[in-house]
Amino acid sequence: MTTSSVSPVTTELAGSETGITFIIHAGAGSRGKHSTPERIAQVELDLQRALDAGYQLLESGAPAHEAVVAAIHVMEDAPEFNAGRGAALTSDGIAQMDACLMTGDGEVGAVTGVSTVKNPIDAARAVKEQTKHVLFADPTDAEIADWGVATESNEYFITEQRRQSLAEAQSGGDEWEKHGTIGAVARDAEGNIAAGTSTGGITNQMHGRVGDSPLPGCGTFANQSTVAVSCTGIGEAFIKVVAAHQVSDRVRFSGENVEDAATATLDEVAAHHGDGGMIVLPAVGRGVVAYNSEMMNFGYRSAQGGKVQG
Ligand SMILES: NC(=O)C[C@H](N)C(=O)O
Repeated sequence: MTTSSVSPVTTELAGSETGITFIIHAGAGSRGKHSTPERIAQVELDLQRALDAGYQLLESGAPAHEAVVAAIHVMEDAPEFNAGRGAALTSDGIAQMDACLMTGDGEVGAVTGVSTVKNPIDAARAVKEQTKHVLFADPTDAEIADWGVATESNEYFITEQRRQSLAEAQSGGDEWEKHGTIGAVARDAEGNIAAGTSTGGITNQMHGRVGDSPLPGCGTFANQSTVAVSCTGIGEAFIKVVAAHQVSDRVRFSGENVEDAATATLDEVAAHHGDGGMIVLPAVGRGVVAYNSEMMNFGYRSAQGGKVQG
């Protein structure tokens, strides 16, 4: 697996330390030969739609996790991103998707290896809210029906672009779309925080491989006394350093500010040959976007304004 990790770029986002704040990402990686101005413009449009969907909910007083779910929905439905429709394909050519939703009170739900749930974040939410469990691997049709989430055939998720990406990866080319995972972190009017992540994993991953995204503490984490985090990148490295939880622990026990905590954690990810990025939002304080890859797709908004970057 090739990586192009560079020194982390860590940016504290404009905004105030309290009040509603919303940050989303749609993956980090390298632009690669398939990146065109049209595709970048489409990514920015989709990011803006997702940002608006979540932020409007926060403005109307909705809890943080609802904004997270709403934005992830928009991005799962957008074929440009590696989640829901447009998910990266496994080595046997199917979409096997993961998602996780966690609130600052420690409640969390996740799914891995789902292949028919239209919006995997809905299944993660159902696990969190409707079961006494945390993580389901490849849930049965009956379980999915019970959760009341919409389904599609696996064909629905597979786009021509991802087929081409898989073919290129299998013929020894660069795994050019290994990234593109999506996620969101939110702080609502009550000051509660939440995080969510959804992904198709990595192009050409082995059947059954699980990345960091659905694992609480690895790709997704929220703790009301510290931060909400959603990661993207080479999942194996993020799992090895328990990346999202590590950011939380650094803030909590090492007294590091959020920027330093994110940077130091990405340095550890790089030491395990991983690249990628993360969005981090503290319960009190400004949000941060950090990545050690060439670029990262993200957007943020607070009462002070915001922006998207594709
Ligand atoms: N695209 C990604 O960010 C991949 C995800 N982190 C995984 O390893 O499954």
